[in-house]
Amino acid sequence: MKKITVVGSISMDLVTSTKKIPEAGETIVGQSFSMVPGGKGANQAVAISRLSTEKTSVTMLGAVGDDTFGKELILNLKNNQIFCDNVGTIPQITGIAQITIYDNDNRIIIIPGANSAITTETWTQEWETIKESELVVLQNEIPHEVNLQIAKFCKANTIKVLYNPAPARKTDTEMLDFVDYITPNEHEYKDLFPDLSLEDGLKKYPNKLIVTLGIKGVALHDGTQFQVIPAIPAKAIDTTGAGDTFNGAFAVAISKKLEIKEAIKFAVIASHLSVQKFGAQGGMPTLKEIKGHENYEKKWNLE
Ligand SMILES: Nc1ncnc2c1ncn2[C@@H]1O[C@H](COP(=O)(O)OP(=O)(O)OP(=O)(O)O)[C@@H](O)[C@H]1O
Ligand SMILES: [K+]
Repeated sequence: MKKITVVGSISMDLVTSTKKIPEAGETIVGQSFSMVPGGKGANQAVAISRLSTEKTSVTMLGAVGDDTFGKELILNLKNNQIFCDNVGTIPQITGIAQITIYDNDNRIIIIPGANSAITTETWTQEWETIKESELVVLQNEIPHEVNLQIAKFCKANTIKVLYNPAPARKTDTEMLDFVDYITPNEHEYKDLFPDLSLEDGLKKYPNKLIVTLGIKGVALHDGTQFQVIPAIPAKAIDTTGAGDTFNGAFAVAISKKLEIKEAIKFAVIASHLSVQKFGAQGGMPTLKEIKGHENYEKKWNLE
């Protein structure tokens, strides 16, 4: 069976909320603390799995550290029906994101740990997995060299690549020739193409560059014209994971052979549903939930 493979980060989000930010040398008592599985790679794999009809049709490649977070995160992937036998455990710490919620805003410190130690040097089965994939999904929380190698391999083997250049890196443009879809948000777009207006950049990469604009929707050039596919307004509770949900849903729709604009519309419904629930993975909808939405189109036939 053809599958989607996600190669990317697997991290634990350590979320603290506080009414005060301590000064240097000060200790304060905060409001609450929780640990939630995260990492853009793992998040997108979960988004894909929730929308898949077959079990373990998504494979995760990446690495965790030899610690308790690593074990928990692998368990979380398995609980989400993600095939993760080839996720490596390496003598490192597992990646973490320390998130402080203060005054309705996030302050985030990321320690990439094992995510930044991923190397393809030891890969054998991993290349086979990629070779058997229909679509490979990449983000920017693992080393650029790894992404580039994978993208080149996929190009040589005519495997489609969806590349979500988040967070932005200076080297991102090196990926452009080797990927089929690239999905920056507005800010990442500006980092990618500082000298090009949105319309000009999209025109240069028709049906390939897809820019998510938050509540304003999603922009692309379809070869004929510039278009914005509107977002669906929602009573947003927590927009964390909107982008990951968008990418995961888009990947599923593309792998089911939906035309690009239809795939975007499907992903817009998914991300609209995701912002109405807490957490990145916590808010990711199932296929059933999307099918229950009034904007779902029967012709999509995503079974
Ligand atoms: N408040 C919202 N209401 C409805 N839909 C939203 C909202 N925010 C985001 N979306 C949907 O999610 C898509 C992706 O959002 P956005 O462009 O903010 O990505 P992002 O910056 O990668 O997200 P994040 O980093 O928060 O996960 C948007 O194109 C839109 O369709
Ligand atoms: K959410």
